[in-house]
Formats: sequence, structure tokens, C-alpha cells
Amino acid sequence: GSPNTSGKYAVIGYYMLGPDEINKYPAVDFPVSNISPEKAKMLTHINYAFIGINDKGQCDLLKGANEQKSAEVFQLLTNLKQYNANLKLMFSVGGWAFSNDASPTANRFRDAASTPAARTEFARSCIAFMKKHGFDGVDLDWEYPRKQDANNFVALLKEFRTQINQAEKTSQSDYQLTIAGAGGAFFMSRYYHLLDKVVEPLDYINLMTYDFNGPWQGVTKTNFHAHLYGAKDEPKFYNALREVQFNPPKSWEEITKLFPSPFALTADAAVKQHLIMKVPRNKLVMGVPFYGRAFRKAGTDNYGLYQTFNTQKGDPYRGDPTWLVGCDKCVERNEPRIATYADIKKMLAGGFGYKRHFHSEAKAPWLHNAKHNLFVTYDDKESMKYKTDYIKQEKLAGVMFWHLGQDDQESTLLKSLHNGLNKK
Ligand SMILES: C#CCO[C@@H]1[C@@H](C)[C@H](OC(=O)NCCNC(=N)NC(=O)NC)[C@@H](C)C(=O)O[C@H](CC)[C@@](C)(O)[C@@H]2OC(C)(C)O[C@H]([C@@H]2C)[C@H](C)C[C@@]1(C)O
Repeated sequence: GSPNTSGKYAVIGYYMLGPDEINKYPAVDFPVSNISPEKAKMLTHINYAFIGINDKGQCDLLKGANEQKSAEVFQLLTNLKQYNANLKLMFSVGGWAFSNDASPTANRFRDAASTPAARTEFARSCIAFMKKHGFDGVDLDWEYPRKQDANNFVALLKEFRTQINQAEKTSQSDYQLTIAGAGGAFFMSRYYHLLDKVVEPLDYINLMTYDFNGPWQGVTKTNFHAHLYGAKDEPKFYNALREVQFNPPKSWEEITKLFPSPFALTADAAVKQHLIMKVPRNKLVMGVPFYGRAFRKAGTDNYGLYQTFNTQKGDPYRGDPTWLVGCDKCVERNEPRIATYADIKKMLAGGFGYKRHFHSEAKAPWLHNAKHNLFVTYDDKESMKYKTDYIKQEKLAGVMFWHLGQDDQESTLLKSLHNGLNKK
């Protein structure tokens, strides 16, 4: 189906149930009932995260997920259309934990994309799953195809498009195909040389323009994880797009002009890098985080910004979960490096010593806790306003966010996106 069928900006929210939540449903953090009619009206798409790929290379529930419970949840999601007839329900296949290079199931996408027969069967099974549960399309969240997978990735998306077009004909429906795409040059460089061919079969490419900085970096500095623009004195990164083999080849002069290095890793950079490869603006969706990232033992200068830090790496987190003062849920989750927007609002309001700052160049807020040497990078309604203004001025397709369950009770962030895109 054509993108933006409703003529409005896309507002694509991920609805995530954790690994074992589906079998405990509705005793979960964020049941579907939390998606009020008012929220449903502000969304154009809900992407259910996640469906997996089974050992036969087919779309299937994640291992251990109860069929009956899953069908119930999918029914609750599709019932939301009663509040918004234009709402499209997509399911998302994969995700970081399922598909990253170090994941035990890293080969599932690679194998499913590796031969014509595997691609046909994978697409067939996903479309059958889509029809069975009343979804309106498929979102592929492969994080990420490797360079050696890039051609197979394009062939896979083409096969999905072929079968979706067939399915649309036989059932007079409007199905969509989207992917979650890299927001940072490092992962982007794996398939960047084929980017126009990757996007051709898609309705949207949802850029994961977040996680630019985080605890995984051993020795770099605290910095924003999803800022819109670069700041002149921020720590810069090597531009991996300089290594991309273009066909036809580009001269070194052209490459150094197109891909300055080092450069500020930002959302604007990711959008411009996609426009260089002629990705149509009406397929480009900017991803925004409803979560923040916290750094421990941040240096005290500059209100904790661009300072060295010492946050334990490793997945899952094995250290002390209590150092992000005021984030009770972080202790429950045993993950102090990620705070939801709802957590951050409580931390800021709770008198724990956090002070909010806003960077005038990056257009990003941050919290600094001088007493505990903490730095928290996140998005709030002020930064979302700049991002929705940007989406309108660059004539992009809309906004995607990770994820619905991380907003506050008042739906502050979803409202800021909806109002920013739909009001003058
Ligand atoms: C695609 C994605 C984000 O995945 C999240 C995981 C992978 C979560 O990642 C994020 O929240 N990432 C935010 C950026 N989003 C993406 N990378 N992808 C995305 O938005 N796609 C649309 C990280 C921070 C996390 O909590 O991972 C822990 C180890 C620290 C992990 C891998 O153990 C894990 O732990 C819990 C929190 C219990 O959840 C699971 C998963 C086992 C699930 C499967 C992963 C999930 C949903 O929490």
C-alpha cells in the first residue's frame, strides 16, 4: 500500500511485551488496556514487538510464547481500531536481542534470506501469520544484516513486496512492509551501498536514530544518545560510510565531501545520509526514544556533559542496580542504565539532586546529578518539538518511537509528537 495513505504524518509506536510477559498477560507492565482511545487516535501504526523466526525459517511466536495468550493479545490490539479506523497494526520480526551478531539466533534472519526457496517460505509464513491474526503488515527488525548479507537482504525485501502485493489483490486489503533501519553510520555502512534498493520495496524505513551513545563504549565521553543536531564541541566519531564500496565507484574527493570524518553522530546526520542515497522523503521515518540512557561516575565539569564515565558494560547487567537514584523501576528491572521517560520524570521531581539542562545546539535535554556524578540523556517535549519541526521542514513521512510503555501516565511524549505533527 502507498505510504501515508491517511495523508497525515505517520506516528508509529512499538508495543513491547517482554520475553515472558505474554504468558503472564494481563499481569504485565503495560497491558493493551493502557492504550486508551485517546492514545489510539494519536497513532497511525502500532508495531507489536516481537515475533521470531523458528528453526524452519518461518515467522512464528517467540519460543515458549503461549499460542492462546498471544492470539488474545493480538485480538486486543486489533480491537483498538474501534477507536481509530485508520490505525494499522503491524507485527515486528526480530529485534536486537533476537538478531544481533552475538545473539544465539543471529543466523535465523541470515538463513531465511539466504536462498530463493528460504526467502519465499519466510515471506509466505509471515503473510500467513499476518492474515491469521488480522495484522495490516510486517515490520522487519533485523539488527543488522552484515555486509555479506546485504544482497540477500534486498532480495528478501523484494520477495516480501511481491507476496504482499499478491495478498492485497486477493483480499482487497492495504498491507504495509516496513523495516527498522540503522540510525548510526557504523551499522548503516553494512548495507548503505544498496540503500536505494533496500527502500524500494518498503512503505517506510523507520530510522533507529537513538543509542548514539551508551555504556557499551569503553572509554568515550558522556554524550546525548538521540540528539537532533551536532554541537561544535561534542566528541566526534569516525565516519564508517567512508569505507563503503559504491557501485559505480565514487571518487575519494566525492567521498570525503559526502562523508566528513570525524562527524557528530546525530539524527540529522542519519536523515541526510539517507537523502544522499536518494531515499524518498515520504518513506523516511525518524525514530525517537521514549527512554533515556544513564551514565555513572560522570566527570563533574560541564554539568556532566562530554565527561569520562565508568558504567559497567555487559548484557544482562551484573552490577549494582541502585546507583541511578530515584529510579525504583531500574532496581526492579536490574537495569540502571536505561530509564523510561516516566522514570525520569519521577527522578527529576523527587528531590534526588537531579538538575535538567538543555543544549541549545544539539536541541537535547540532560539531567546532571552533581552529588552522585550521574548523567542522563533522554528526550522530553522540548526536544520532541524540535524533532517534529524538523520532520515537517524536511518533509519526512513521520515519526516512530520505542516504545509505548515508556511514556508517562499523561502520554506527554506521544502528545508532543501528535500535536507537533498535526497542529500548526
Ligand atoms: C529491539 C529492541 C529492544 O530490545 C530490548 C532490549 C534489547 C533492550 O534494548 C533496548 O531497549 N534498545 C532500545 C533501542 N531499540 C532497538 N535497539 N531496537 C528498536 O528500537 N527496534 C524497533 C536492552 C537495553 C536490554 O534491556 O537488553 C537486556 C540486556 C541489557 C536483555 C538483552 O537481556 C533484554 O532484557 C530484557 C529487558 C528482559 O528484555 C529482553 C532482553 C533479553 C528483550 C527480548 C529485549 C528488549 C525488548 O528488552
